[in-house]
Amino acid sequence: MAEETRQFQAEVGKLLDIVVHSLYSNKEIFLRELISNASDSCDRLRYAALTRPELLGDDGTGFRIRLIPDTEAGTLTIADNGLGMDHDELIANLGTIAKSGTSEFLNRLTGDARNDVSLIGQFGVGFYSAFMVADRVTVTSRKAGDASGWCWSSDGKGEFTVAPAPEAERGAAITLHLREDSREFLEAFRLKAVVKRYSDHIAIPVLLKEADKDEEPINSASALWTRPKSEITPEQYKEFYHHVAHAFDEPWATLHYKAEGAIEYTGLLFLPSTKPFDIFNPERKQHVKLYVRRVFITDDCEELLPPYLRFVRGIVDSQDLPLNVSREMLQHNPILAKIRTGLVKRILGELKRKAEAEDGDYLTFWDTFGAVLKEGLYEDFERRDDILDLCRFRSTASDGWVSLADYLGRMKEGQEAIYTIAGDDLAALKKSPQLEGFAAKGVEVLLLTDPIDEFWVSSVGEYKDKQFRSVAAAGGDLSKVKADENAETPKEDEAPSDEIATLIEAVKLALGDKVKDVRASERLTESAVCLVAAEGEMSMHLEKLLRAHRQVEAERPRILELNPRHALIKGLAHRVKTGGTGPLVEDIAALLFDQARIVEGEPPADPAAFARRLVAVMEKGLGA
Ligand SMILES: Nc1ncnc2c1ncn2[C@@H]1O[C@H](COP(=O)(O)OP(=O)(O)OP(=O)(O)O)[C@@H](O)[C@H]1O
Repeated sequence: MAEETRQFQAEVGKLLDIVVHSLYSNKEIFLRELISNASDSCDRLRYAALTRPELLGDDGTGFRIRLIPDTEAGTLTIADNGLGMDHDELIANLGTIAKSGTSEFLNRLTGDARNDVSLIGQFGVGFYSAFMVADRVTVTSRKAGDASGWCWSSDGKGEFTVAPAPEAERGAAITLHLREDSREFLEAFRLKAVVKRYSDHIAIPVLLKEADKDEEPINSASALWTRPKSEITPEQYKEFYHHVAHAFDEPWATLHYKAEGAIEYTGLLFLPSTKPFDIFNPERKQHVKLYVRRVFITDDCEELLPPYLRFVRGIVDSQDLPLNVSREMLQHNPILAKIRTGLVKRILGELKRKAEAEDGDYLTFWDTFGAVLKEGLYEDFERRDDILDLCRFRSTASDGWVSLADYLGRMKEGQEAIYTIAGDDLAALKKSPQLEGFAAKGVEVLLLTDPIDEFWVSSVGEYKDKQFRSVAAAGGDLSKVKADENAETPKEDEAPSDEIATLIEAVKLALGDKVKDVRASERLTESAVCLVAAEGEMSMHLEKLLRAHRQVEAERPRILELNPRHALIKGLAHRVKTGGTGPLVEDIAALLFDQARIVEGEPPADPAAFARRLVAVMEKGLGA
């Protein structure tokens, strides 16, 4: 096959542009990225060869990564003898970005965000970072087990070529034609310093040949997690985290421990400090890599951690699993199940320790990953109480975060439940009419704004014998709560009950099957009306979420509550009682209903009719 020319996928073009123009201040990281890829590739071959030793061919298992500077040609080559790539893999891996969510992520990277290394770091520029220092990159690769190889080449400007390379050695050799201003990466001392800083922990030797000397390793070449904790610096942990997680940020927490006893394994786990851009991807894959006695097995082992801990990065190295463990063997494996239990316990234990420190540090974690951890509330029944203890909420009692223990400590006399309200937006929730009666009695309400909240609240049911109850379905509870002495009590001057009863009938008639019922409200103090769910029915917010995902079709009619203490309702009730109904009363009833919908974040049922009625009522008000 002759040389073929191909176009980069549009996303790659965008990424290359960002890499070259924005990450320039930190260009030495290209070496970390390429060594990291080379090491991953050796790991993968080592594992594949456990069951298919013929893949190793004559090259054997002496895995190594060579750095070959060529001062005359102005090139630096990073050559590994790992798994390599065949023709199609070169095209797919170095010409496209397969990660879902890439497009949206890159589109967000405009303006100032382009210079935000940590933001780009969430994404991981990987191989493409080579173009920070090179104006041409060639990759010569022979896949282990194949007879001959391929050469990929590009100047990073929209196109690349692929041509046969019959002489290629097993693995991949990445040759960087260094830009004039990046010639420093031909100097041995510079390469050594960068490798020491970023790649010392790589378990495979990184070799460099200096003039007149034999080729020598320039890294420690022992797996970091096997070294004693006391000998590992925070810097080294951080760099290892960058390598395993393909991240740029600081780890928020690092857990390094050896489990001994019935099951032996080492865990080196990191909790990131920034949210990965794809954390809410539907796949919900966990990201801890599995090793067996220092041999990499897989980075795709679902059984290792539950999805609600998918923000955790790092490695687990088992002593007990067999080296030739296959994907099938990993499913329902009792050893793995025990490791998983141990890991979950450790991670939640560390979070508990941090939460109890109450120094505010935990809240930064919660703000970043709380919404993910909460998925555990309905997925991990056994750990539910531990996770509830770790949860923090926005609440009507303060602007900060509160725990459920804080909440229980502030419950009012006669209050039987933990009250919640769910919606999309914190500011809008705080102003919800549903909260008025609770505020008047000084009852705290938790403000839930994560989409996940609606789901766990209904499945968890209670915390320390106190039920979670949505305020939208719990107006009646308020009568049991003793009001604070100084709390604002609802005004006593309600409309006479016979007038209210007549008004309710008139509104029911006017609205028909748009509402399930109309009744006088216990909860409203300021607003004239609100819409609520019937006891046991799904909240309006949940229904909206489900409708967005087409899980439910039609809207369900709700209960419209009228505030008998509100001047408008009183006036209207009096008018209906004395003068009967008519078009004006019908218009007002429809407007009140639409207004209640708007406050709930729903549009009026019929916007044109809403506008017409509003104009009619305003004209009346002006005496027009
Ligand atoms: N030296 C190599 N040997 C074999 N395959 C490689 C090598 N370098 C890169 N690849 C392949 O190319 C793919 C893309 O590499 P790239 O560095 O861009 O992304 P990544 O390593 O998957 O993730 P990240 O973008 O987070 O770094 C890799 O997943 C791997 O399959």
